[in-house]
Amino acid sequence: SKKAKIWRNGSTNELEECHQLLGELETHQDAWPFLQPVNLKTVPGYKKIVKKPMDFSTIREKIINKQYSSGEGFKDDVNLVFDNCERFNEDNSEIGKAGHIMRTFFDKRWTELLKRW
Ligand SMILES: CO[C@H](O)CCc1ccc(O)cc1
Repeated sequence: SKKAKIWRNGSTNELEECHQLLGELETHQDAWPFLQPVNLKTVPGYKKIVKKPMDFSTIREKIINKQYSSGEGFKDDVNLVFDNCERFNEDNSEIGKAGHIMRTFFDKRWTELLKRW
């Protein structure tokens, strides 16, 4: 995988490391509910219930289009994916369980990154 760039002042390139972490989220076996936007035309109630839809492909576009000024904005969108999931799905449903597993995975990796910045 791509090594994070280390800038002259020793700091890592936060957004480069977010891009790497996004790759880990996308390839996780339980990522399948979160890879693409929820279809607002075919999932009853979703458009009304979930005010700010978010998914991993949209986060990838935002990184590529430089719409995050720091890791904070990236972290907030990843958490939005999991918060939306909890709002719409029962905890013990297949998708609800996937959301909890993915959030635990992300929280651990995010904590590890924060220790290095
Ligand atoms: C991240 O997935 C969304 O929470 C939608 C979940 C969902 C979609 C279709 C269904 O029939 C039920 C749940």
